[in-house]
Amino acid sequence: MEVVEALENTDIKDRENAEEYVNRLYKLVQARNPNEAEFHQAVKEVLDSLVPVLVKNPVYINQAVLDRIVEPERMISFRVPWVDDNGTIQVNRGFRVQFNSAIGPFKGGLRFHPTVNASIIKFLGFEQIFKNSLTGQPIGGGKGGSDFDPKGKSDMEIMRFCQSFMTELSKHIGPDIDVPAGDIGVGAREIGYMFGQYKKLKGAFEAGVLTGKGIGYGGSLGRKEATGYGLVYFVEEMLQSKGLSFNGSTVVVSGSGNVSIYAIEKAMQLGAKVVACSDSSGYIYDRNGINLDTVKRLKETESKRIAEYVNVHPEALYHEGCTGIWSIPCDIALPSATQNELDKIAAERLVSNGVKAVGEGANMPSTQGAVDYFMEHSVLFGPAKAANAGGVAVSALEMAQNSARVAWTKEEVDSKLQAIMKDIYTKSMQAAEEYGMAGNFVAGANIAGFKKVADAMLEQGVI
Ligand SMILES: NC(=O)C1=CN([C@@H]2O[C@H](COP(=O)(O)OP(=O)(O)OC[C@H]3O[C@@H](n4cnc5c(N)ncnc54)[C@H](O)[C@@H]3O)[C@@H](O)[C@H]2O)C=CC1
Ligand SMILES: O=C(O)CCC(=O)C(=O)O
Repeated sequence: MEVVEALENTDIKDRENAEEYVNRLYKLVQARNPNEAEFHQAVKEVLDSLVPVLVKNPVYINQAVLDRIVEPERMISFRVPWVDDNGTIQVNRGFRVQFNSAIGPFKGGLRFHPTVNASIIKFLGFEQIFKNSLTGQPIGGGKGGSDFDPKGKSDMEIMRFCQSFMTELSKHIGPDIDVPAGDIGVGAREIGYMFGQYKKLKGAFEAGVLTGKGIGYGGSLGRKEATGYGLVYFVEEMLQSKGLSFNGSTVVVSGSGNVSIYAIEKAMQLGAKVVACSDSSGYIYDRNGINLDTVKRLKETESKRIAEYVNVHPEALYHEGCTGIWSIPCDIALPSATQNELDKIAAERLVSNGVKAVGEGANMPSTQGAVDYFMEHSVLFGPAKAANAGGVAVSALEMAQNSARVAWTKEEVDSKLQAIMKDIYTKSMQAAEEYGMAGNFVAGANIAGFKKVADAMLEQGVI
């Protein structure tokens, strides 16, 4: 009997077993998390790319590593009551998912946006596990946020909301437990209000409890720029492997928030012409290259719509709607706004216009159909987990500076960021090659990110 089993134990059989296991697990995730389409999408991509790893390492199946990794260690949801400027009581819902702490305290941003729900928070938290692992820094995966809409709120309303949000969240976080940061709708202002409230509640200055802080009270130089700069560093690595470069190329960047602005800045510094960016209402197209100072003033200082850009630069065009931006001819596309903003139709347009590289600044901005289409057409494709990991990587550097009570220069932080992005590129490339998928950075990033976490979980026993 043992001999027969051994004979049957061919590669094909192992692959079938692994595929069957992954399919069964995916169905379980769907059943356990009904109506959470974004979470299902993120899990499916990771599970599918791990099949060859499971074939080579059945211990991950035997020890139920994946069964454990798709289930958050903890997920909290809580009431956030606050009083608006008219004296009316408003109630929002807050979330924090503490997904995996195998390699360090939970780490990941907070998103304030009306679309936030359990599915969005879980997809983001799940991806954060692998992204954070790829950075090489000692950080686990987490994410949080609220369905609060900051748009149109006064500064005092934002402050009262942040204070109420932190009043509950403070019970669950700490420098060695869980370290939140910013994401959509959460920047230095919101982090400041939350840090102030945490400090008041704890009666202690625990600098490492949040990252993305103001420079004057424990923030790191270079954190604001890190996600966008890191994205460009990663894409430049991909381009150089094919003898290409940002220099002299035409670039389209969606969004005009934190990630987009600093991706545009670095792309321009490397000699690219960035011709378009957007917000949730529409996009601008400036064929001679957009003026970043105007975008920064409109978005960072005045919180205005991107549509106003054409009032300052009448030669530029403004179009309503978000998807049209992908019809603009470009060499490099950097989707940096939100999830599923770039679908297969958009991918077809980009490819027919000759796009050479796509780097995901946002989390999961490309639908699976779009990703498959880029791969089939040999477009260099940098997935979010690898390409936008520079932000959380510098957050980990902020934690390191806070622990050591030191402050590095902007140049020191930037050179560490460049080294980290190069390392992520190399790790992802090598993992893809090792498992027979050379050039597939989606699989490579998932595999390299997974293995470090999975091995730590094995070493720590069934917890
Ligand atoms: N801030 C960070 O360090 C990191 C952010 N990310 C991801 O990058 C993306 C952008 O985040 P941030 O720049 O921090 O947020 P942000 O709040 O600074 O900016 C978001 C931008 O996207 C625009 N936007 C929202 N929905 C849109 C749509 N449907 N079409 C076009 N534009 C739209 C908004 O108008 C805004 O300009 C998110 O997916 C976030 O999860 C990823 C890694 C780190
Ligand atoms: O810096 C952080 O911890 C947050 C980064 C983040 O949320 C992300 O990588 O998506």
